[in-house]
Amino acid sequence: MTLQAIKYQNGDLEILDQLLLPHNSKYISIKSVNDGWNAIKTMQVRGAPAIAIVGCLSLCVELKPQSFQSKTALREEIEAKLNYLITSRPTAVNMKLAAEDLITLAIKLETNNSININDMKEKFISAIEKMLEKDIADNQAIGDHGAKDILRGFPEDSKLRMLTHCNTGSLATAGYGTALGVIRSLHAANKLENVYFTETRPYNQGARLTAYELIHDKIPHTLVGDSMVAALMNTKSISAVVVGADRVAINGDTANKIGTYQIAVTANHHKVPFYIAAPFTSIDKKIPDGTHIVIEERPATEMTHIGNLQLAASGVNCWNPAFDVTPASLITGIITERGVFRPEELQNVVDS
Ligand SMILES: CSC[C@H]1O[C@H](OP(=O)(O)O)[C@H](O)[C@@H]1O
Repeated sequence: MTLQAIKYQNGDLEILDQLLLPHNSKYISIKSVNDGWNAIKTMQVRGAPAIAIVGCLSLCVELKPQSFQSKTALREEIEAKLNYLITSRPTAVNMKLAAEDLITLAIKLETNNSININDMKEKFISAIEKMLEKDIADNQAIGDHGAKDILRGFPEDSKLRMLTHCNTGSLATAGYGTALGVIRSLHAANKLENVYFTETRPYNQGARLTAYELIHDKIPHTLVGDSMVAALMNTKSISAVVVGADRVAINGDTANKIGTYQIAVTANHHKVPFYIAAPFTSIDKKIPDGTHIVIEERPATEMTHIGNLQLAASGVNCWNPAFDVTPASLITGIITERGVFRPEELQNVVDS
């Protein structure tokens, strides 16, 4: 049984509280859009695809028992709630793109005179519920495309030593994962010697979440400190790096967890292929390059403390950007559910 960050059944939504992992595995109920917004803001649920799915499903939970005076009233409520959910975290684009698509759908249903208000609500909720299965299918395609493309650079009988950063697995998506999906596909094909993964300070997505997933799936692994990446590449002959994405600009510049950029620079220095793994729901075709991506800054307490344990001296000044931008020039390939593309190919692929 694979790990499930999100449990949804006919209007009931629960999420695994990722702030408590790996020591406690506790599901919490999401009963409203406010609950969804708070769970995303506090990072009880995180990961670009999972943020969009939980945000949208929290709207399903809220809409299901409600009745509305008119289709216009229903569309207005949908629009207001989705625009509120977008404000929970600014860097990942998935929630924004899902909101745009769903508002377009709501307007289409509102103006379709052949369907009544109950049909409109049912069709709208069903469209959101389909996001779960689609994300899992996309991730399995990403995993297989990525494994195949990375292996092309190695002899037939190779087993790879991979490096990844942060958490991009079943705890960041509806299941299987993006970059960790590529690792899972390599492992399933018996082509993975080992995956090295970083702690990913300060939220420790690697040490807490990726470790939890790799141990659960019995995938060969080694945890390393964020500051060890250059020494690792210099001594362990890393085959390739694969990481996730929160927002990919149309030129291929990519925002991902803080620390990704310096891994890309180090990989470039050591001539290690560097891949981004992300579904098309993470590609923002409206922004030309990475300079337009808003980088979320998180509270200093997330650096100075681990849970309730204070690490840093009281009164210390902090800078805590949650993401950085890796320029397309450092990216070998962008692994998507439709295939693997060089950054410069993205514009044509997105438009096709
Ligand atoms: C497939 S998850 C993508 C992305 O989201 C994570 O950020 P966070 O844990 O702050 O939500 C990380 O950047 C992953 O690479």
